[in-house]
Amino acid sequence: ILSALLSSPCSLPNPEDALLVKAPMDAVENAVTPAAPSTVANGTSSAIIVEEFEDLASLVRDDEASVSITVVGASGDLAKKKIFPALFALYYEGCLPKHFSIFGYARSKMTDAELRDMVSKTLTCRIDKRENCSEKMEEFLKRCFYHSGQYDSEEDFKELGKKIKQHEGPRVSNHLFYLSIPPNIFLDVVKCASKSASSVSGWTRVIVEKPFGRDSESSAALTKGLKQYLTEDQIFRIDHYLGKELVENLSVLRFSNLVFEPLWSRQYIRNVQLIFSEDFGTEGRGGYFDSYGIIRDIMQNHLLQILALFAMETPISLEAEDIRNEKVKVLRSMKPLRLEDVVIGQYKSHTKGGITYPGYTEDKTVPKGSLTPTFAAAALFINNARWDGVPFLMKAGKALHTKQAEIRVQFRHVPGNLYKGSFGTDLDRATNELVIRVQPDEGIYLKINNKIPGLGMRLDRSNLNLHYAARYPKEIPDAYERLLLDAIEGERRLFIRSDELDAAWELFTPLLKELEQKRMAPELYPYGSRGPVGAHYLAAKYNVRWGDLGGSEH
Ligand SMILES: NC(=O)C1=CN([C@@H]2O[C@H](COP(=O)(O)OP(=O)(O)OC[C@H]3O[C@@H](n4cnc5c(N)ncnc54)[C@H](OP(=O)(O)O)[C@@H]3O)[C@@H](O)[C@H]2O)C=CC1
Ligand SMILES: O=C1O[C@H](COP(=O)(O)O)[C@@H](O)[C@H](O)[C@H]1O
Repeated sequence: ILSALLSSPCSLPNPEDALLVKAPMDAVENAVTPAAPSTVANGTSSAIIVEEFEDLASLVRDDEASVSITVVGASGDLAKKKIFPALFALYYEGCLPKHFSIFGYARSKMTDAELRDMVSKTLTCRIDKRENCSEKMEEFLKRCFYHSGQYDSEEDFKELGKKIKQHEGPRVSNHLFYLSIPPNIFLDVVKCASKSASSVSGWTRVIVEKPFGRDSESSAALTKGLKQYLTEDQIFRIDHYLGKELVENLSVLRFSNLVFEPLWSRQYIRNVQLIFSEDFGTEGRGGYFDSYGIIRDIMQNHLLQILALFAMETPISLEAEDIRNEKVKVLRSMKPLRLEDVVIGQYKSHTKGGITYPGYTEDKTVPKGSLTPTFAAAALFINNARWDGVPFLMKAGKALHTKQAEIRVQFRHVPGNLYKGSFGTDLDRATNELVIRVQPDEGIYLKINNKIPGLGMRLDRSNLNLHYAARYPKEIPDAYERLLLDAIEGERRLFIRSDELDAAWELFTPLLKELEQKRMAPELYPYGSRGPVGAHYLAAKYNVRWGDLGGSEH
Protein backbone atom coordinates (compact mmCIF):
# COMPACT_ATOMS: atom_id res chain seq x y z
CA ILE A 1 0.00 0.00 0.00
CA LEU A 2 2.81 2.38 0.92
CA SER A 3 4.63 1.70 -2.30
CA ALA A 4 1.51 2.33 -4.30
CA LEU A 5 0.74 5.54 -2.45
CA LEU A 6 4.22 6.90 -2.82
CA SER A 7 4.34 6.26 -6.52
CA SER A 8 0.79 7.44 -7.15
CA PRO A 9 0.37 10.62 -9.19
CA CYS A 10 -2.86 11.36 -7.28
CA SER A 11 -2.96 13.40 -4.12
CA LEU A 12 -3.84 11.85 -0.80
CA PRO A 13 -7.34 12.54 0.48
CA ASN A 14 -6.44 15.21 3.00
CA PRO A 15 -3.41 16.86 4.62
CA GLU A 16 -3.56 14.69 7.77
CA ASP A 17 -3.30 11.60 5.64
CA ALA A 18 -0.36 13.12 3.83
CA LEU A 19 1.31 13.77 7.17
CA LEU A 20 0.52 10.28 8.21
CA VAL A 21 2.70 8.99 5.44
CA LYS A 22 5.30 11.70 5.68
CA ALA A 23 5.96 11.50 9.41
CA PRO A 24 8.14 8.38 9.44
CA MET A 25 9.46 9.00 5.96
CA ASP A 26 12.72 7.21 6.60
CA ALA A 27 10.79 4.15 7.73
CA VAL A 28 8.46 4.43 4.79
CA GLU A 29 11.36 4.70 2.40
CA ASN A 30 12.93 1.66 3.98
CA ALA A 31 9.68 -0.20 3.64
CA VAL A 32 9.57 0.45 -0.08
CA THR A 33 13.30 -0.02 -0.65
CA PRO A 34 14.21 -3.70 -0.71
CA ALA A 35 17.75 -2.89 0.49
CA ALA A 36 16.80 -2.19 4.08
CA PRO A 37 14.27 -4.68 5.44
CA SER A 38 16.00 -4.73 8.85
CA THR A 39 15.09 -1.13 9.59
CA VAL A 40 11.45 -1.93 9.11
CA ALA A 41 11.70 -4.80 11.52
CA ASN A 42 13.17 -2.62 14.27
CA GLY A 43 10.87 -1.47 17.12
CA THR A 44 9.59 2.07 16.55
CA SER A 45 9.51 2.18 12.79
CA SER A 46 7.49 -0.98 12.39
CA ALA A 47 5.08 0.10 15.14
CA ILE A 48 4.45 3.37 13.30
CA ILE A 49 4.00 1.54 10.05
CA VAL A 50 1.52 -0.93 11.52
CA GLU A 51 -0.51 1.94 12.98
CA GLU A 52 -0.46 3.68 9.65
CA PHE A 53 -1.31 0.53 7.78
CA GLU A 54 -4.57 0.49 9.68
CA ASP A 55 -5.36 4.10 8.75
CA LEU A 56 -4.32 3.56 5.19
CA ALA A 57 -6.33 0.38 5.00
CA SER A 58 -9.39 2.32 6.09
CA LEU A 59 -8.72 4.78 3.24
CA VAL A 60 -8.57 1.89 0.87
CA ARG A 61 -11.83 0.51 2.27
CA ASP A 62 -13.43 3.93 1.61
CA ASP A 63 -12.51 3.41 -2.01
CA GLU A 64 -15.30 0.86 -2.19
CA ALA A 65 -17.83 3.67 -2.23
CA SER A 66 -18.87 4.68 -5.72
CA VAL A 67 -18.72 8.15 -7.20
CA SER A 68 -21.19 9.30 -9.82
CA ILE A 69 -20.17 12.47 -11.59
CA THR A 70 -22.82 14.41 -13.51
CA VAL A 71 -21.62 17.04 -15.93
CA VAL A 72 -24.58 19.40 -16.27
CA GLY A 73 -24.26 21.21 -19.61
CA ALA A 74 -22.43 18.24 -21.13
CA SER A 75 -23.14 19.45 -24.66
CA GLY A 76 -21.23 22.69 -24.07
CA ASP A 77 -17.80 24.11 -24.72
CA LEU A 78 -16.24 23.73 -21.27
CA ALA A 79 -17.48 20.18 -20.85
CA LYS A 80 -15.96 19.11 -24.15
CA LYS A 81 -12.75 21.09 -23.91
CA LYS A 82 -11.86 20.60 -20.28
CA ILE A 83 -14.09 18.49 -18.07
CA PHE A 84 -14.30 15.21 -19.99
CA PRO A 85 -10.59 15.30 -20.93
CA ALA A 86 -9.66 15.98 -17.30
CA LEU A 87 -11.83 13.11 -16.08
CA PHE A 88 -10.21 10.81 -18.60
CA ALA A 89 -6.73 11.92 -17.53
CA LEU A 90 -7.65 11.13 -13.91
CA TYR A 91 -8.94 7.73 -14.98
CA TYR A 92 -5.80 7.04 -16.98
CA GLU A 93 -3.63 7.92 -14.00
CA GLY A 94 -5.68 5.62 -11.76
CA CYS A 95 -6.88 8.57 -9.66
CA LEU A 96 -10.61 7.94 -9.92
CA PRO A 97 -12.22 5.57 -7.42
CA LYS A 98 -12.66 1.97 -8.49
CA HIS A 99 -16.42 2.37 -8.86
CA PHE A 100 -17.32 5.46 -10.82
CA SER A 101 -19.72 6.52 -13.54
CA ILE A 102 -19.99 9.75 -15.48
CA PHE A 103 -23.29 11.19 -16.64
CA GLY A 104 -23.68 13.95 -19.17
CA TYR A 105 -26.86 16.00 -18.69
CA ALA A 106 -28.19 18.73 -20.99
CA ARG A 107 -31.25 19.62 -23.05
CA SER A 108 -29.73 18.49 -26.35
CA LYS A 109 -30.94 15.09 -27.44
CA MET A 110 -28.11 12.55 -27.49
CA THR A 111 -27.74 8.83 -26.95
CA ASP A 112 -24.99 7.35 -24.80
CA ALA A 113 -23.22 6.40 -28.03
CA GLU A 114 -23.44 9.95 -29.34
CA LEU A 115 -22.08 11.36 -26.10
CA ARG A 116 -19.22 8.85 -26.22
CA ASP A 117 -18.53 9.80 -29.79
CA MET A 118 -18.48 13.50 -28.89
CA VAL A 119 -16.24 12.91 -25.88
CA SER A 120 -13.87 10.55 -27.70
CA LYS A 121 -12.89 13.37 -30.07
CA THR A 122 -11.54 15.41 -27.18
CA LEU A 123 -9.54 12.75 -25.35
CA THR A 124 -5.77 12.62 -25.52
CA CYS A 125 -3.10 10.82 -23.56
CA ARG A 126 -0.07 12.48 -22.07
CA ILE A 127 2.86 12.62 -24.46
CA ASP A 128 5.00 10.60 -22.08
CA LYS A 129 2.31 7.95 -21.51
CA ARG A 130 0.88 6.69 -24.75
CA GLU A 131 0.87 3.08 -23.58
CA ASN A 132 -2.55 1.39 -23.71
CA CYS A 133 -4.09 4.70 -24.54
CA SER A 134 -6.85 3.49 -26.84
CA GLU A 135 -7.81 0.59 -24.52
CA LYS A 136 -8.02 3.04 -21.62
CA MET A 137 -10.18 5.37 -23.70
CA GLU A 138 -12.55 2.53 -24.54
CA GLU A 139 -12.81 1.54 -20.88
CA PHE A 140 -13.42 5.14 -19.86
CA LEU A 141 -16.07 5.76 -22.50
CA LYS A 142 -17.98 2.67 -21.35
CA ARG A 143 -18.41 4.42 -18.00
CA CYS A 144 -19.94 7.55 -19.64
CA PHE A 145 -23.72 7.87 -20.02
CA TYR A 146 -26.07 10.59 -21.15
CA HIS A 147 -29.42 11.85 -19.95
CA SER A 148 -31.32 14.56 -21.73
CA GLY A 149 -33.50 16.84 -19.64
CA GLN A 150 -34.56 20.37 -18.80
CA TYR A 151 -32.58 22.28 -16.22
CA ASP A 152 -35.68 23.18 -14.19
CA SER A 153 -37.48 19.85 -14.27
CA GLU A 154 -37.52 17.82 -11.06
CA GLU A 155 -39.03 14.96 -13.08
CA ASP A 156 -36.05 14.91 -15.45
CA PHE A 157 -33.61 14.94 -12.55
CA LYS A 158 -35.56 12.14 -10.89
CA GLU A 159 -35.04 10.07 -14.04
CA LEU A 160 -31.34 10.96 -13.93
CA GLY A 161 -31.26 9.91 -10.27
CA LYS A 162 -32.74 6.50 -11.22
CA LYS A 163 -30.14 6.03 -13.93
CA ILE A 164 -27.36 6.90 -11.48
CA LYS A 165 -28.76 4.43 -8.96
CA GLN A 166 -28.82 1.61 -11.53
CA HIS A 167 -25.12 2.07 -12.20
CA GLU A 168 -23.92 2.44 -8.65
CA GLY A 169 -25.62 -0.67 -7.31
CA PRO A 170 -26.02 -1.34 -3.58
CA ARG A 171 -22.77 0.24 -2.32
CA VAL A 172 -22.36 3.62 -0.59
CA SER A 173 -22.63 6.22 -3.32
CA ASN A 174 -21.38 9.75 -3.61
CA HIS A 175 -22.73 12.25 -6.12
CA LEU A 176 -20.76 15.08 -7.69
CA PHE A 177 -22.53 17.58 -9.97
CA TYR A 178 -20.46 19.89 -12.15
CA LEU A 179 -22.46 22.95 -13.24
CA SER A 180 -20.98 23.63 -16.64
CA ILE A 181 -23.85 25.89 -17.66
CA PRO A 182 -24.59 29.62 -17.78
CA PRO A 183 -24.97 31.08 -14.26
CA ASN A 184 -28.60 32.14 -14.72
CA ILE A 185 -29.66 28.47 -14.49
CA PHE A 186 -27.40 27.43 -11.56
CA LEU A 187 -30.24 27.73 -9.04
CA ASP A 188 -32.79 25.77 -11.07
CA VAL A 189 -30.33 22.92 -11.42
CA VAL A 190 -29.26 22.92 -7.78
CA LYS A 191 -32.88 22.89 -6.67
CA CYS A 192 -33.81 19.96 -8.91
CA ALA A 193 -30.60 17.99 -8.40
CA SER A 194 -30.64 18.35 -4.61
CA LYS A 195 -34.31 17.32 -4.40
CA SER A 196 -34.28 14.54 -6.96
CA ALA A 197 -30.81 13.19 -7.61
CA SER A 198 -28.72 13.70 -4.48
CA SER A 199 -27.11 10.78 -2.72
CA VAL A 200 -28.96 9.12 0.12
CA SER A 201 -26.03 7.09 1.43
CA GLY A 202 -22.97 9.26 0.84
CA TRP A 203 -22.06 12.85 0.10
CA THR A 204 -23.48 15.17 -2.57
CA ARG A 205 -21.21 17.96 -3.81
CA VAL A 206 -21.70 20.61 -6.45
CA ILE A 207 -18.93 22.31 -8.41
CA VAL A 208 -20.07 25.76 -9.45
CA GLU A 209 -18.33 27.45 -12.36
CA LYS A 210 -17.61 31.14 -12.48
CA PRO A 211 -18.90 33.82 -12.88
CA PHE A 212 -20.50 33.79 -9.44
CA GLY A 213 -22.85 36.69 -10.15
CA ARG A 214 -22.20 40.07 -11.77
CA ASP A 215 -21.67 42.20 -8.66
CA SER A 216 -21.96 42.10 -4.86
CA GLU A 217 -25.76 41.97 -4.86
CA SER A 218 -26.23 39.27 -7.49
CA SER A 219 -23.44 37.21 -5.97
CA ALA A 220 -25.00 37.46 -2.50
CA ALA A 221 -28.36 36.47 -3.99
CA LEU A 222 -26.78 33.46 -5.70
CA THR A 223 -25.04 32.39 -2.49
CA LYS A 224 -28.31 32.78 -0.56
CA GLY A 225 -30.15 30.80 -3.22
CA LEU A 226 -27.60 27.98 -3.21
CA LYS A 227 -27.73 27.79 0.57
CA GLN A 228 -31.45 27.01 0.44
CA TYR A 229 -30.50 23.63 -1.00
CA LEU A 230 -26.87 23.05 -0.06
CA THR A 231 -24.61 23.60 2.90
CA GLU A 232 -21.42 25.62 2.37
CA ASP A 233 -19.34 22.44 2.57
CA GLN A 234 -21.26 20.95 -0.37
CA ILE A 235 -20.47 23.93 -2.61
CA PHE A 236 -17.18 23.94 -4.53
CA ARG A 237 -16.75 27.30 -6.30
CA ILE A 238 -14.14 26.66 -8.89
CA ASP A 239 -11.54 29.14 -10.13
CA HIS A 240 -9.40 27.01 -12.39
CA TYR A 241 -6.41 29.34 -12.08
CA LEU A 242 -6.00 28.06 -8.52
CA GLY A 243 -5.39 24.62 -9.99
CA LYS A 244 -2.56 25.78 -12.23
CA GLU A 245 0.77 24.32 -11.25
CA LEU A 246 2.64 27.60 -10.91
CA VAL A 247 -0.16 29.23 -8.95
CA GLU A 248 -0.19 26.33 -6.51
CA ASN A 249 3.56 26.60 -6.28
CA LEU A 250 3.40 30.26 -5.19
CA SER A 251 3.06 29.39 -1.53
CA VAL A 252 5.80 26.76 -1.76
CA LEU A 253 8.15 29.26 -3.38
CA ARG A 254 7.43 31.86 -0.78
CA PHE A 255 7.02 29.93 2.45
CA SER A 256 9.65 27.26 2.00
CA ASN A 257 12.52 29.36 0.67
CA LEU A 258 14.30 31.63 3.08
CA VAL A 259 15.65 33.71 0.22
CA PHE A 260 12.17 34.91 -0.76
CA GLU A 261 9.94 35.31 2.29
CA PRO A 262 12.05 38.05 3.99
CA LEU A 263 11.94 40.08 0.77
CA TRP A 264 8.15 39.76 0.39
CA SER A 265 7.08 43.24 1.48
CA ARG A 266 7.05 46.94 0.66
CA GLN A 267 10.57 47.14 2.00
CA TYR A 268 12.02 45.32 -1.01
CA ILE A 269 9.25 45.02 -3.58
CA ARG A 270 8.53 48.04 -5.78
CA ASN A 271 5.53 46.68 -7.64
CA VAL A 272 3.81 43.42 -8.56
CA GLN A 273 2.30 42.76 -11.98
CA LEU A 274 -0.35 40.15 -12.72
CA ILE A 275 -0.74 39.75 -16.42
CA PHE A 276 -3.16 37.68 -18.49
CA SER A 277 -3.07 37.86 -22.24
CA GLU A 278 -4.80 35.83 -24.96
CA ASP A 279 -4.00 35.99 -28.65
CA PHE A 280 -7.59 35.24 -29.70
CA GLY A 281 -10.84 37.11 -29.33
CA THR A 282 -14.22 36.12 -27.92
CA GLU A 283 -15.42 34.72 -31.25
CA GLY A 284 -18.76 32.98 -30.75
CA ARG A 285 -18.76 33.55 -26.96
CA GLY A 286 -20.25 37.04 -27.21
CA GLY A 287 -23.54 35.87 -25.73
CA TYR A 288 -21.79 35.21 -22.43
CA PHE A 289 -18.89 37.62 -22.66
CA ASP A 290 -20.80 40.74 -23.58
CA SER A 291 -22.77 40.83 -20.34
CA TYR A 292 -19.66 40.17 -18.22
CA GLY A 293 -16.58 41.73 -19.86
CA ILE A 294 -12.93 41.14 -19.12
CA ILE A 295 -12.99 42.59 -15.58
CA ARG A 296 -15.54 40.02 -14.44
CA ASP A 297 -14.20 37.26 -16.69
CA ILE A 298 -10.55 37.38 -15.59
CA MET A 299 -9.65 40.12 -13.11
CA GLN A 300 -12.22 39.79 -10.36
CA ASN A 301 -11.51 36.06 -10.09
CA HIS A 302 -8.35 34.59 -11.67
CA LEU A 303 -6.01 37.55 -11.18
CA LEU A 304 -7.44 38.56 -7.82
CA GLN A 305 -7.08 35.01 -6.51
CA ILE A 306 -3.43 35.00 -7.55
CA LEU A 307 -2.97 38.36 -5.86
CA ALA A 308 -4.52 37.08 -2.65
CA LEU A 309 -2.26 34.02 -2.58
CA PHE A 310 0.75 36.16 -3.40
CA ALA A 311 0.12 38.81 -0.76
CA MET A 312 -1.51 36.91 2.14
CA GLU A 313 0.21 36.54 5.51
CA THR A 314 1.61 33.14 6.47
CA PRO A 315 -1.34 30.85 7.23
CA ILE A 316 -1.13 28.95 10.51
CA SER A 317 -1.25 25.69 8.57
CA LEU A 318 -1.91 24.33 5.11
CA GLU A 319 -5.49 23.48 6.08
CA ALA A 320 -8.08 24.87 3.66
CA GLU A 321 -9.71 27.09 6.27
CA ASP A 322 -6.41 28.58 7.44
CA ILE A 323 -5.37 29.49 3.91
CA ARG A 324 -8.76 30.87 3.04
CA ASN A 325 -8.83 32.94 6.26
CA GLU A 326 -5.60 34.62 5.19
CA LYS A 327 -6.86 35.24 1.66
CA VAL A 328 -10.01 36.87 3.01
CA LYS A 329 -7.93 39.04 5.35
CA VAL A 330 -5.77 40.40 2.57
CA LEU A 331 -8.76 40.99 0.27
CA ARG A 332 -10.47 42.91 3.03
CA SER A 333 -7.36 45.06 3.49
CA MET A 334 -7.63 46.31 -0.07
CA LYS A 335 -9.17 49.54 -1.28
CA PRO A 336 -12.00 49.23 -3.84
CA LEU A 337 -10.79 50.08 -7.32
CA ARG A 338 -11.05 53.71 -8.40
CA LEU A 339 -12.04 54.72 -11.91
CA GLU A 340 -8.87 56.80 -12.29
CA ASP A 341 -6.79 53.68 -11.65
CA VAL A 342 -8.38 51.69 -14.45
CA VAL A 343 -7.98 51.68 -18.23
CA ILE A 344 -10.41 49.76 -20.42
CA GLY A 345 -10.04 48.74 -24.05
CA GLN A 346 -11.83 46.85 -26.80
CA TYR A 347 -10.23 45.19 -29.79
CA LYS A 348 -10.96 46.41 -33.27
CA SER A 349 -10.38 44.70 -36.58
CA HIS A 350 -6.87 44.48 -37.94
CA THR A 351 -5.38 43.13 -41.14
CA LYS A 352 -2.05 41.38 -40.98
CA GLY A 353 -0.32 39.23 -43.59
CA GLY A 354 -3.38 39.45 -45.82
CA ILE A 355 -5.68 38.13 -43.07
CA THR A 356 -8.33 40.36 -41.53
CA TYR A 357 -9.06 39.66 -37.88
CA PRO A 358 -12.55 40.88 -36.92
CA GLY A 359 -13.15 43.46 -34.23
CA TYR A 360 -15.12 42.55 -31.08
CA THR A 361 -18.35 44.21 -32.22
CA GLU A 362 -18.17 42.56 -35.63
CA ASP A 363 -18.94 39.19 -34.04
CA LYS A 364 -22.56 38.17 -34.71
CA THR A 365 -23.02 37.19 -31.05
CA VAL A 366 -22.09 40.71 -29.82
CA PRO A 367 -24.69 43.52 -29.77
CA LYS A 368 -23.86 46.38 -32.14
CA GLY A 369 -22.17 49.32 -30.44
CA SER A 370 -21.28 47.28 -27.35
CA LEU A 371 -18.98 49.09 -24.89
CA THR A 372 -17.95 45.88 -23.11
CA PRO A 373 -14.22 45.91 -22.36
CA THR A 374 -12.11 43.11 -23.77
CA PHE A 375 -9.02 44.61 -22.13
CA ALA A 376 -8.45 46.22 -18.75
CA ALA A 377 -5.49 47.40 -16.74
CA ALA A 378 -5.83 48.41 -13.11
CA ALA A 379 -3.77 49.49 -10.12
CA LEU A 380 -4.76 48.01 -6.77
CA PHE A 381 -3.42 48.71 -3.30
CA ILE A 382 -3.34 46.79 -0.05
CA ASN A 383 -3.78 48.78 3.12
CA ASN A 384 -1.64 46.83 5.50
CA ALA A 385 1.80 47.08 7.06
CA ARG A 386 3.36 44.66 4.60
CA TRP A 387 2.13 46.22 1.34
CA ASP A 388 1.30 49.85 2.06
CA GLY A 389 2.01 51.91 -1.10
CA VAL A 390 3.04 49.00 -3.34
CA PRO A 391 1.09 49.07 -6.61
CA PHE A 392 -0.31 45.71 -7.68
CA LEU A 393 -0.91 46.18 -11.38
CA MET A 394 -3.27 43.89 -13.25
CA LYS A 395 -3.59 43.63 -16.98
CA ALA A 396 -5.95 41.29 -18.81
CA GLY A 397 -6.84 41.24 -22.45
CA LYS A 398 -8.24 39.27 -25.34
CA ALA A 399 -6.96 39.43 -28.94
CA LEU A 400 -3.51 40.63 -27.92
CA HIS A 401 -0.15 39.74 -29.48
CA THR A 402 0.53 36.67 -27.33
CA LYS A 403 -1.07 34.04 -25.08
CA GLN A 404 0.56 34.22 -21.71
CA ALA A 405 -0.06 34.56 -17.97
CA GLU A 406 2.64 35.82 -15.65
CA ILE A 407 3.35 37.24 -12.24
CA ARG A 408 6.18 39.78 -12.27
CA VAL A 409 7.72 41.07 -9.09
CA GLN A 410 9.94 44.12 -9.53
CA PHE A 411 12.30 44.76 -6.65
CA ARG A 412 13.58 48.12 -5.42
CA HIS A 413 16.86 49.70 -6.42
CA VAL A 414 19.98 48.71 -4.50
CA PRO A 415 20.62 51.67 -2.20
CA GLY A 416 23.94 53.36 -3.01
CA ASN A 417 24.56 50.87 -5.82
CA LEU A 418 28.33 50.87 -6.48
CA TYR A 419 27.66 49.85 -10.08
CA LYS A 420 25.14 52.57 -10.76
CA GLY A 421 27.39 54.05 -13.48
CA SER A 422 27.25 50.83 -15.47
CA PHE A 423 23.53 51.15 -16.21
CA GLY A 424 23.55 54.61 -17.80
CA THR A 425 20.40 56.62 -17.14
CA ASP A 426 18.10 53.60 -17.28
CA LEU A 427 18.45 52.62 -13.66
CA ASP A 428 15.27 50.53 -13.77
CA ARG A 429 17.22 48.00 -15.75
CA ALA A 430 19.40 47.45 -12.72
CA THR A 431 16.65 46.19 -10.44
CA ASN A 432 15.96 42.53 -9.85
CA GLU A 433 12.78 41.02 -11.19
CA LEU A 434 11.23 37.69 -10.30
CA VAL A 435 9.04 36.26 -13.04
CA ILE A 436 6.63 33.42 -12.45
CA ARG A 437 5.40 32.24 -15.80
CA VAL A 438 2.07 30.54 -15.19
CA GLN A 439 1.61 29.55 -18.83
CA PRO A 440 2.62 28.55 -21.40
CA ASP A 441 6.13 27.13 -21.02
CA GLU A 442 5.97 27.27 -17.24
CA GLY A 443 8.96 28.59 -15.39
CA ILE A 444 10.37 30.83 -12.71
CA TYR A 445 13.29 33.11 -13.32
CA LEU A 446 15.06 35.84 -11.45
CA LYS A 447 16.68 38.66 -13.36
CA ILE A 448 19.98 39.58 -11.82
CA ASN A 449 22.96 41.76 -12.69
CA ASN A 450 26.09 39.89 -13.53
CA LYS A 451 29.63 40.68 -14.60
CA ILE A 452 30.31 39.78 -18.20
CA PRO A 453 33.26 37.41 -17.95
CA GLY A 454 36.54 38.84 -19.14
CA LEU A 455 38.91 41.67 -18.54
CA GLY A 456 37.34 44.95 -17.58
CA MET A 457 34.05 45.49 -15.82
CA ARG A 458 30.93 45.27 -17.89
CA LEU A 459 27.59 44.22 -16.46
CA ASP A 460 24.93 42.13 -18.01
CA ARG A 461 21.28 41.34 -17.12
CA SER A 462 21.03 37.59 -16.74
CA ASN A 463 18.48 35.07 -15.53
CA LEU A 464 18.65 32.46 -12.81
CA ASN A 465 16.28 30.17 -14.56
CA LEU A 466 14.00 27.31 -13.52
CA HIS A 467 12.55 26.14 -16.78
CA TYR A 468 9.94 23.49 -16.03
CA ALA A 469 10.20 21.66 -19.35
CA ALA A 470 13.92 21.12 -18.75
CA ARG A 471 13.76 20.36 -15.02
CA TYR A 472 10.51 18.36 -14.93
CA PRO A 473 10.01 16.65 -18.29
CA LYS A 474 6.75 15.03 -17.16
CA GLU A 475 3.70 16.73 -18.63
CA ILE A 476 1.94 19.04 -16.16
CA PRO A 477 -1.64 18.01 -15.36
CA ASP A 478 -4.36 20.40 -16.43
CA ALA A 479 -5.82 22.59 -13.68
CA TYR A 480 -9.21 20.89 -14.07
CA GLU A 481 -7.68 17.50 -13.23
CA ARG A 482 -6.34 18.74 -9.93
CA LEU A 483 -9.57 20.52 -9.02
CA LEU A 484 -11.87 17.66 -9.98
CA LEU A 485 -9.78 15.28 -7.93
CA ASP A 486 -9.85 17.70 -4.98
CA ALA A 487 -13.62 17.96 -5.19
CA ILE A 488 -13.95 14.16 -5.23
CA GLU A 489 -11.63 13.93 -2.23
CA GLY A 490 -13.33 16.78 -0.37
CA GLU A 491 -10.20 18.93 -0.37
CA ARG A 492 -11.38 22.56 -0.33
CA ARG A 493 -8.08 24.48 -0.25
CA LEU A 494 -8.25 25.49 -3.91
CA PHE A 495 -11.94 26.42 -3.94
CA ILE A 496 -13.46 29.79 -3.08
CA ARG A 497 -15.33 30.32 0.19
CA SER A 498 -18.39 32.58 0.18
CA ASP A 499 -16.78 35.34 2.30
CA GLU A 500 -13.81 35.38 -0.09
CA LEU A 501 -16.22 35.90 -2.92
CA ASP A 502 -18.00 38.73 -1.06
CA ALA A 503 -14.67 40.43 -0.42
CA ALA A 504 -13.68 40.09 -4.08
CA TRP A 505 -16.93 41.63 -5.29
CA GLU A 506 -16.68 44.49 -2.74
CA LEU A 507 -13.48 45.55 -4.48
CA PHE A 508 -14.84 45.54 -8.01
CA THR A 509 -18.56 46.37 -7.72
CA PRO A 510 -18.28 50.19 -7.31
CA LEU A 511 -15.98 50.41 -10.33
CA LEU A 512 -18.15 48.15 -12.49
CA LYS A 513 -21.25 50.17 -11.64
CA GLU A 514 -19.51 53.45 -12.40
CA LEU A 515 -18.21 52.18 -15.73
CA GLU A 516 -21.70 51.07 -16.71
CA GLN A 517 -23.55 54.13 -15.39
CA LYS A 518 -21.18 56.52 -17.12
CA ARG A 519 -21.15 54.37 -20.26
CA MET A 520 -17.39 54.72 -20.39
CA ALA A 521 -16.08 54.08 -23.91
CA PRO A 522 -13.17 51.64 -24.09
CA GLU A 523 -9.99 52.65 -25.90
CA LEU A 524 -9.85 50.71 -29.18
CA TYR A 525 -6.77 48.61 -29.92
CA PRO A 526 -5.99 46.56 -33.02
CA TYR A 527 -6.50 42.79 -32.86
CA GLY A 528 -3.10 41.20 -32.19
CA SER A 529 -1.51 44.34 -30.71
CA ARG A 530 -0.11 44.97 -27.22
CA GLY A 531 -3.35 46.67 -26.11
CA PRO A 532 -4.28 50.29 -25.43
CA VAL A 533 -1.55 52.87 -24.84
CA GLY A 534 -3.53 54.02 -21.79
CA ALA A 535 -2.19 50.98 -19.91
CA HIS A 536 1.32 52.43 -20.17
CA TYR A 537 0.18 55.81 -18.83
CA LEU A 538 -1.49 54.07 -15.92
CA ALA A 539 1.71 52.17 -15.10
CA ALA A 540 3.80 55.33 -15.53
CA LYS A 541 1.58 57.12 -13.01
CA TYR A 542 2.91 54.66 -10.42
CA ASN A 543 6.44 54.69 -11.78
CA VAL A 544 6.06 51.21 -13.22
CA ARG A 545 7.09 49.78 -16.54
CA TRP A 546 5.17 46.69 -17.65
CA GLY A 547 7.31 43.58 -17.97
CA ASP A 548 7.94 42.44 -21.49
CA LEU A 549 5.37 39.73 -22.25
CA GLY A 550 6.30 37.55 -25.14
CA GLY A 551 10.02 37.94 -24.46
CA SER A 552 12.12 34.80 -24.95
CA GLU A 553 13.63 34.70 -21.48
CA HIS A 554 14.08 30.93 -21.35
N1 LIG B 1 -15.81 27.71 -21.96
C1 LIG B 1 -14.80 28.05 -21.18
O1 LIG B 1 -13.63 28.03 -21.56
C2 LIG B 1 -15.08 28.45 -19.77
C3 LIG B 1 -16.36 28.47 -19.27
N2 LIG B 1 -16.58 28.79 -17.95
C4 LIG B 1 -17.93 28.76 -17.39
O2 LIG B 1 -18.45 27.44 -17.50
C5 LIG B 1 -19.83 27.45 -17.74
C6 LIG B 1 -20.11 26.73 -19.04
O3 LIG B 1 -19.43 27.37 -20.08
P1 LIG B 1 -19.53 26.93 -21.61
O4 LIG B 1 -19.45 25.46 -21.72
O5 LIG B 1 -18.61 27.78 -22.36
O6 LIG B 1 -21.01 27.39 -21.94
P2 LIG B 1 -21.95 27.01 -23.18
O7 LIG B 1 -22.51 28.28 -23.70
O8 LIG B 1 -21.29 26.08 -24.12
O9 LIG B 1 -23.15 26.29 -22.40
C7 LIG B 1 -23.11 24.97 -21.87
C8 LIG B 1 -24.42 24.27 -22.15
O10 LIG B 1 -25.46 24.93 -21.43
C9 LIG B 1 -26.66 24.94 -22.20
N3 LIG B 1 -27.06 26.35 -22.38
C10 LIG B 1 -26.39 27.32 -23.00
N4 LIG B 1 -27.06 28.48 -22.96
C11 LIG B 1 -28.17 28.24 -22.28
C12 LIG B 1 -29.28 29.04 -21.89
N5 LIG B 1 -29.34 30.33 -22.19
N6 LIG B 1 -30.25 28.46 -21.17
C13 LIG B 1 -30.19 27.16 -20.84
N7 LIG B 1 -29.17 26.35 -21.21
C14 LIG B 1 -28.19 26.88 -21.91
C15 LIG B 1 -26.33 24.29 -23.53
O11 LIG B 1 -26.73 22.94 -23.48
P3 LIG B 1 -28.15 22.42 -24.01
O12 LIG B 1 -28.68 23.40 -24.99
O13 LIG B 1 -27.82 21.10 -24.64
O14 LIG B 1 -28.96 22.30 -22.79
C16 LIG B 1 -24.82 24.33 -23.60
O15 LIG B 1 -24.29 23.27 -24.32
C17 LIG B 1 -20.23 28.92 -17.75
O16 LIG B 1 -20.65 29.26 -16.46
C18 LIG B 1 -18.94 29.64 -18.12
O17 LIG B 1 -18.92 30.94 -17.63
C19 LIG B 1 -15.55 29.07 -17.11
C20 LIG B 1 -14.26 29.06 -17.55
C21 LIG B 1 -13.91 28.79 -18.92
O1 LIG C 1 -12.18 31.52 -17.17
C1 LIG C 1 -11.78 31.76 -18.29
O2 LIG C 1 -10.55 31.32 -18.62
C2 LIG C 1 -10.17 31.20 -19.98
C3 LIG C 1 -8.65 31.08 -19.97
O3 LIG C 1 -8.26 29.93 -19.32
P1 LIG C 1 -6.84 29.26 -19.63
O4 LIG C 1 -6.74 28.18 -18.64
O5 LIG C 1 -6.92 28.78 -21.06
O6 LIG C 1 -5.84 30.34 -19.47
C4 LIG C 1 -10.63 32.38 -20.79
O7 LIG C 1 -10.37 32.15 -22.15
C5 LIG C 1 -12.11 32.57 -20.60
O8 LIG C 1 -12.52 33.77 -21.25
C6 LIG C 1 -12.49 32.69 -19.15
O9 LIG C 1 -13.89 32.60 -19.01
